[in-house]
Amino acid sequence: MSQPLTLEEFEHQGSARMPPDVRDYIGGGAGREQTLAASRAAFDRFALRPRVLVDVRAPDLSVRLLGTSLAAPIGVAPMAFHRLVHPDGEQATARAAGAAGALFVTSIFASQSLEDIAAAASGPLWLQLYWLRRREALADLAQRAEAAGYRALMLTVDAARVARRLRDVRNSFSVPPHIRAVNLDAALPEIAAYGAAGISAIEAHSRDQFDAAVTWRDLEWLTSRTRLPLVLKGVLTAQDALLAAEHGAAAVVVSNHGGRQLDAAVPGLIALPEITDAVAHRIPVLFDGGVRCGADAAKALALGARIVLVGRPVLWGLACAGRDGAAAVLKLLRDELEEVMVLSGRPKLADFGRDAVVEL
Ligand SMILES: Cc1cc2nc3c(=O)[nH]c(=O)nc-3n(C[C@H](O)[C@H](O)[C@H](O)COP(=O)(O)O)c2cc1C
Ligand SMILES: CC(C)CC(=O)C(=O)O
Repeated sequence: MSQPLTLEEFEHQGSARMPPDVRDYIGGGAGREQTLAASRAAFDRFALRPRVLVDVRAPDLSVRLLGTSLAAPIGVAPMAFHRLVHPDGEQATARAAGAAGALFVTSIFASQSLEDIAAAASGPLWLQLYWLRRREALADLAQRAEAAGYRALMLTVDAARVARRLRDVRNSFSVPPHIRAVNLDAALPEIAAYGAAGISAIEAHSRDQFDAAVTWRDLEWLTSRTRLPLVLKGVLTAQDALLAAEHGAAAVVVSNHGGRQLDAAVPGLIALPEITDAVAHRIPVLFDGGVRCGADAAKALALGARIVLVGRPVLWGLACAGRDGAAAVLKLLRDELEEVMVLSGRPKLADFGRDAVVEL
């Protein structure tokens, strides 16, 4: 098979290696998948505005975020169970992120221990959490993360429970018993224990285990139990971004969870300007959802994102060739962004302001 030249080619090759139900779980979205499609389409609503006769010999992709230096404004979004697509799992992905100078965000549903992931990683790590009804487990995880060298916690706030994802319902999708959320072992029943015909075990598990009563007032409970900065993922309105800043969030991630939670929710790229207008002068704004090439990343940066996170493409690369495949995906995205910077006469990330894009 030829070396993929685009992230879409990685999708083609990586997805072909997955069992059909895993391919559906990873590729799919919530409900009628309107948000999944609209979030990709939103990138076509913007075009880049190139400047000319600029010295672009030394494009600089480096960025600082919450005290951490990254070689590129790219991170791996938190995703559950990397061992679904490759036995080397999160350790391989974390190594790939380090090689690319990208941030790696470990999911609370990682299939390897956060300590083992940290031991393998060569770059900065954050830990993502869902608010579990057994909230003491969150304080334990926060302490373990701190001890293992993680630099921030990312609380996902768009999932009072996991959405009804029709592909997973049709497949009666469950996580195979040999792949487990090892970091939660002692705290929660396995997702596999919820497996039954005609339902998604992940959805059923979340209805039982996620805390649907959590509000802004509860955030202090978590922040008082850790020294790590708290980042809120899944913000889609200026109002909530302001509330996040007021409640001490260190950053927000503009995200609709890759179209996997509220279907018909606004595409992240459309929500991004109102959010950066509201809070980017106070806290960094991150972005994820549908980034598939360097130009997509550049558009999100122009609309105010400090860095972009990528989800599914990293799993396509991991499925293709483990660490090397995930690293190739991140390098391709980084190299494409560098080319955009050179050819659009914007050699610094600071050159990507609103004037770098035009709405069509
Ligand atoms: C297979 C899969 C698992 C995911 N697991 C999590 C998770 O455990 N926690 C979380 O906050 N987001 C999770 N997400 C959402 C991603 O963090 C991210 O928001 C989304 O995938 C970004 O969109 P993209 O895949 O189009 O790049 C998951 C996404 C996928 C595809
Ligand atoms: C285990 C799930 C809750 C992970 C997730 O967030 C997702 O599949 O989108």
